[in-house]
Amino acid sequence: MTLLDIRDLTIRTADGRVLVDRLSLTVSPGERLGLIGESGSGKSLTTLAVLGLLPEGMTATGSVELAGTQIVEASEKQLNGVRGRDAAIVFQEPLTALDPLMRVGRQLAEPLRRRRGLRGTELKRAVTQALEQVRLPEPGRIARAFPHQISGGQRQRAALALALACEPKLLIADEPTTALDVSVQAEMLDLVDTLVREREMAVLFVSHDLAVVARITDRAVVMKDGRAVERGDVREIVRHPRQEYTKALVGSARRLESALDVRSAR
Ligand SMILES: Nc1ncnc2c1ncn2[C@@H]1O[C@H](COP(=O)(O)OP(=O)(O)OP(=O)(O)O)[C@@H](O)[C@H]1O
Repeated sequence: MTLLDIRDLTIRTADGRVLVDRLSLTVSPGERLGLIGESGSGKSLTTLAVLGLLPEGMTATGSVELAGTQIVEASEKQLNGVRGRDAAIVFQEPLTALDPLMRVGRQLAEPLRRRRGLRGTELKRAVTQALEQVRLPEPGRIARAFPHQISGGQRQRAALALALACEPKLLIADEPTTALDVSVQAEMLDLVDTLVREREMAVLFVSHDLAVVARITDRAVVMKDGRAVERGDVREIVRHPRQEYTKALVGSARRLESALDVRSAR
């Protein structure tokens, strides 16, 4: 069974410009797929289309089937049922998902209450656990804090906790480490890796950085100008890139060797 089945997805602006061009890809339950490409290649729009979150005025055609629901042309009601439960997204900038005016604990409580029906002390305990599972120290303090009162790395962990709160079948991570300091990036990647492994969750991991994708995923699709130009086993792509474009991505990949070392040591 396929969890995410994208077929011939085309995304256009209101004036008809094609930004994603007949893209097809699949993700099976528990599988990890990387989406690689330089800035502007259409990666983010593809992930937004999976949750029916395309910017106003843009249209998607083709088919995006997520856990049996057709997302293209789905109603807001259908989309609300899917978001969080079938797939959840972590963005590059955690404040895209976190409300800056609401305490972190309250934000986490909302999906736990709505989806898991938790109340009172049970709900409080679940919020603490959600913060602990993303290895946040002092979960009590973080729960009471507003997003601006914690560090960038802690905010991204809180956003990850929020995405995981409803135990989605698919975690979409769109450059989740790009905005973080290099030292914090590695910790964040390890955390995503561990958490999705423990939960046997599928991952669609988006990055312009092949080294990062190689560390997290098994298979990858390379995007250029809205199209898939290469795909396959991520290590094979790294070792034997076929297209000039992919060769350039491999050439610019940071920490490539160490990323592969980490994988082969597993
Ligand atoms: N709201 C929008 N209106 C018009 N064009 C847009 C909009 N959002 C994105 N685009 C254009 O769509 C194309 C694909 O953008 P997208 O954000 O998907 O790329 P990306 O590969 O994720 O790059 P990045 O890593 O920089 O986000 C780009 O040419 C971008 O300029």
